[in-house]
Amino acid sequence: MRAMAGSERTGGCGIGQAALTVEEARERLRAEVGPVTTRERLALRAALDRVLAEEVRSPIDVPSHTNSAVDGYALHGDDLPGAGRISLRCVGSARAGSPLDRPVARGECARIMTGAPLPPGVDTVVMQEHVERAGDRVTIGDGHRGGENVRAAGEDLARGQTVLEAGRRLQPADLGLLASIGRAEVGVYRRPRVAFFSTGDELRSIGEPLGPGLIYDSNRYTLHGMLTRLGAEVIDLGVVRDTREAVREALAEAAAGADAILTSGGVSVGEADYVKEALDALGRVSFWQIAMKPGRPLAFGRIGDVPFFGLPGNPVSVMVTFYQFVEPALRQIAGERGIDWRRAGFRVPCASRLKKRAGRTEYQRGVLTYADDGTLTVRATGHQGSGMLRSMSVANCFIVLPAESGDVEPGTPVEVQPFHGIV
Ligand SMILES: Nc1nc2c(c(=O)[nH]1)N[C@H]1C(S)=C(S)[C@@H](COP(=O)(O)OP(=O)(O)OC[C@H]3O[C@@H](n4cnc5c(N)ncnc54)[C@H](O)[C@@H]3O)O[C@H]1N2
Ligand code: MOO
Repeated sequence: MRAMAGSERTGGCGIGQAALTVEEARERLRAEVGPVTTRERLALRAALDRVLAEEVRSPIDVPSHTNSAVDGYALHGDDLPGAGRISLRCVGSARAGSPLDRPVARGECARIMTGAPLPPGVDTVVMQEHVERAGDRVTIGDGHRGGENVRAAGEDLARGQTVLEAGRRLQPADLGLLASIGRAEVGVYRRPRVAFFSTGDELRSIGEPLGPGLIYDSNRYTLHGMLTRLGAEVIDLGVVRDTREAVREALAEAAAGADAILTSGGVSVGEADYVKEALDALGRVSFWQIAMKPGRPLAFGRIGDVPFFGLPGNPVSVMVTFYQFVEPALRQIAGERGIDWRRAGFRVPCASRLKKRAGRTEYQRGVLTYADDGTLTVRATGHQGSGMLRSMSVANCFIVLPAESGDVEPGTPVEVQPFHGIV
């Protein structure tokens, strides 16, 4: 089940028409794709990387009790000496899981361990490294502050507070957060099913002999990797021969069982292009030119209500168009909200001289490293041809050069989008 956002505005520029800017293409996609609506309930561990389909509120305070942040002595803040020292009588001990069941009066203190509930009356904990103990007497000097080293009940999550919003892709910390409120299961959206195939008579699958002019279908594996990382259920339709029947059959099969369809190749102006013909027959599809490099041609539309993305065949173009457009769109289809369509990056000085013609956004492949002086810099991976898949393998970031930019001189700050985050 899928809800379609926006109207049937798949219109755009065909080949020969003005190119869309990256921002325009992004906006169109954002308006066009809607989320899957089918939900399922999963045990917490199984929900990692899945998209939450419900708002989760906390039924309890976390922590459930005011407790100590350190091992030390719990006391009244008013007993702390402004100057000099004070001696308090230690009247008992509180551990995490076994609270002290008697109040602590002025002039008294209690031994307390990290995580133990604060005994009634006291409001301050002094670290044990800062006291002297002799028998039941504890001596404390000055320099302490009333209320120090105390964690308030509910300071992480208050009862009734929203813990996680619907549309959140669950990260390890989120699983822990849900566990901290005692949630065993959560409602998530079904994983989106994404069908894809490669087109091109020059393509051979691994294991087949390579005749003259033939190449192995590498996009199939790159796409498999990118889709799997994204948590999609991958429907791999392999290499589809460039015949009218084969392409129609593959598209119809894909549309019947998928939430999105991806193809690679056959979106430029070449011959033997049955993809376009089949798409026209089965659905509504626009061929876009985007003012970007690599990845200028991109087809987008729908077959029935299933969004279709026709990626250019060049292996680097597949990856760039996937990460800049398809991945955020698939996140939206998966039910995620608050998607970083723009892919926030940061600016660092570029160590290489970059060739760039003004007029389109370029996504060059870069390597972010620390220079000898400890500053972060980026250099280009070298030859930037869109058939050079190795450039993606060697790189750890995109260098994003805006449409208006010309050549980049060494030392100039450029925007980078790192390939990997920490969490
Ligand atoms: N006259 C023009 N020619 C081209 C233009 C143009 O605007 N005018 N654009 C160029 C750009 S940019 C790109 S990108 C490609 C896109 O063309 P297609 O999407 O039609 O892709 P193909 O021609 O089928 O293939 C391009 C290239 O990639 C190789 N390829 C294709 N599929 C795979 C695969 N699954 N695994 C590995 N390699 C693959 C294919 O052999 C070609 O070398 O068009 C330019 N031309
Ligand atoms: O746009 Mo093509 O994708 O540059 O290689």
